[in-house]
Amino acid sequence: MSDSTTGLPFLKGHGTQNDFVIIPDPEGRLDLGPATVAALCDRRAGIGGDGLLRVVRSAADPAAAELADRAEWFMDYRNADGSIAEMCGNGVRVFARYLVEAGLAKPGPLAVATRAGVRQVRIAEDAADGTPGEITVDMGRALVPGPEGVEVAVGDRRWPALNVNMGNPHAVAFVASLDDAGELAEAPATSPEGVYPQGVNVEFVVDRGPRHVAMRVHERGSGETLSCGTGACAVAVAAARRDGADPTATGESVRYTVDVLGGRLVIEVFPDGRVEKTGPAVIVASGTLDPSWLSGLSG
Ligand SMILES: N[C@@H](CCC[C@H](N)C(=O)O)C(=O)O
Repeated sequence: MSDSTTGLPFLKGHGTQNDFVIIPDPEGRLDLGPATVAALCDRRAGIGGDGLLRVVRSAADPAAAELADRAEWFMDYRNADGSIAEMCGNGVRVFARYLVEAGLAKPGPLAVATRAGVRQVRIAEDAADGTPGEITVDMGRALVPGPEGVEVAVGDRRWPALNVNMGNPHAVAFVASLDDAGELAEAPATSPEGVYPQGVNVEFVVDRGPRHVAMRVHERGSGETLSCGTGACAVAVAAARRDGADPTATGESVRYTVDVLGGRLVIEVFPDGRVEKTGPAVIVASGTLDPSWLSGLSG
């Protein structure tokens, strides 16, 4: 990476305990390769995180330059293994929280560029007691591209699943118990072969009550995490279809509470297929990376 002789500032944040290393790079001077990202996200030898958010002006990054007239800031998201993903629903709230705390944005509406396009974010004011306001994100339109007959499997157990795309790919399976998926030490298998050529995030879902579900997730590139924002949206879309409440068919929007292992998200699905997600985002620490450690990293 380019900045190996001076300490590099970083922050740590989470959204429903989906946690991220945040690297401010407003002018786009850093070249974070996969090995460097993986080292930063390593929970023992690095800072630790499910992923990394590089905060860069859209105009300063070729991946987002064409969005610069619609969104000043680009969320350059990477998974813990260093791979690139199109979108991170919890990450975009944490990204917005960072911008506000750094004085780079104000509470209220904010447009954020991502690899899945521009996402409109609303940051609520903090409460009088200082509790940070929740953050709502327009996650764009959910796609349910098929095919029929998708299945996910863990060991010798298999479940039918719905293929939902929230900018990134998901397979949503309803199960009898969240324990059914076992330890989720490895990525669940999916079929038919080739349905997810770029890999997939897999959600296991149980009912908690009317329009209320709970989920576990195995994330592509990060393993099991305590929350996945795009995953919670995919789950709400799948639950609405299963419940005969698909807003694209009924014309009525529907709201689901989705419990994740690290907290709670509220998801609203609209008749045009758009999905909004509301939840918390917290910055927990900031510091400087040791220059000698940084310069020892390759790639
Ligand atoms: N945790 C994220 C999703 C991050 C990307 C995912 N692992 C992928 O590879 O698609 C979220 O909150 O949405």
